This record gives sequence, C-alpha cells and structure tokens, in this order.
Amino acid sequence: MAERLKQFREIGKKIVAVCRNYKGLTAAQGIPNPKTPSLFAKPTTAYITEGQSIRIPEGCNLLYHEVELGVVIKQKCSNVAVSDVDEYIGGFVLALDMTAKDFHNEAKANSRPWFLSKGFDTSCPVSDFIEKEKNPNYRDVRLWLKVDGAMKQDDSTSDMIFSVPEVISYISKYITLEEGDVVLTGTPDGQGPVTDGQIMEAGLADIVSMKFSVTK
Ligand SMILES: O=C(O)/C=C/C(=O)CC(=O)C(=O)O
Ligand SMILES: [Mg+2]
Repeated sequence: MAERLKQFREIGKKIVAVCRNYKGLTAAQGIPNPKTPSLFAKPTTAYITEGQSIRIPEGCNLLYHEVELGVVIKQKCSNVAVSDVDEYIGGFVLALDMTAKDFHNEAKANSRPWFLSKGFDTSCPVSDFIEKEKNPNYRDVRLWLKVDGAMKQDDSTSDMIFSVPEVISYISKYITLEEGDVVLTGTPDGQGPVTDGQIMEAGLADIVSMKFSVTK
C-alpha cells in the first residue's frame, strides 16, 4: 500500500487545501477563527518535487511562501467520522502552498474566485512521500521554513484550529476523497514574500526536509 502511495502525484486526483487554520495566524492577522474549515483546491499540475524550481507566474509581483503538512489519502472515502479518519490516512508530505499574493488580494477585493493565485503551475512543491509510521505525532509535529537561511515560519501542528481528523472528516462530508489525493492542512503564521533567486528550505521535525529555488 505505502509503495503505491509513493506515486500519489500520479494516482491522486486532487489537492484540497484548508486556509486560516492556525491560531497564531488568525491572531497575527486580527481575524476571527473560522467556524468551519475554509476550503479551496489546487490542480495536480501544481506539483513539483526537489530539483524543479518554483516559477513566478507571469504578471505576479508578490509571491508568498506557505509551509504546510499534507496528508495523503489511503483509499476512497466519504462521510468519515472524526474518530475513523486515521484509517484513511495513507501517509504525509511536507508541502508549500505557494500563493501569488497580488493576484489573491485583487481577486478578493473584487469578489472574484482566487483559483489562479493558488493553482498556477509549480504552486505545490512537495517532499518525498512520508510513511504514516514515520510521523506518528502528526497532531503535534514541528514544521518550519527558511528563506535564504533566515527562519520565517516555525510552529507545531498542535496550533491548528481544526485538527487533521477534523479537517478530513469535514471535507469528506462534501467531497469524496480518493486514493492519493492530498489534503493541505493550512499554514502557520509567518508566510511572506520570496523573489527570483531565493532559496527556501523547509522541514518537518527530523522526518524530512526539502529545498526549492524561485525563478522567473
Ligand atoms: O485570505 C484568505 O482568505 C486566505 C489566505 C491564504 O492564503 C490562506 C492559506 O492558504 C492558509 O492559511 O494556509
Ligand atoms: Mg495555505
């Protein structure tokens, strides 16, 4: 099973993401905690892996990094109870939810969908597949991100507003999740800009780390 799930980028059919899911982030932004998980999606063409670069989309002048824990779904499921979610977790990835923040701000200001700002090619860099057993404390695991060696994001998944099981249970009420789909669980506070030539390094405890460069 884990062997097949290593191919999540080929077999998975979607990337579902949660936003505003860390207490530190909503506190820093002075916004209320959402009452239910706030969802959006990215196309699977957004995936890249180490060795490939994040490309600044045409016309974007403000590209933001967001480091996130991604959950790889083990098998098709819908309407999963919070208490049963563990059965449907196949493994994890560390991911970046790269965001064309100027596109995002403009779309929001004009009450338009912000799919492009989150869904452009290369907007979802991911680590190697992390076996479920290698991340047993996923409810309280450190994730961090440095830009050119300077720490920008450093928090624990215990700061999430909705836990991983709550997020997956909620999504599955409305959207059937399938083998290899990835759920991005939101970013902690500290997201911010990156520019052409900068290098990001991110890690999940001592489980995995990854590096990505940004290019025009
Ligand atoms: O402004 C918003 O509503 C959402 C902004 C984001 O980019 C949030 C995330 O993607 C996140 O919190 O992970
Ligand atoms: Mg995000």
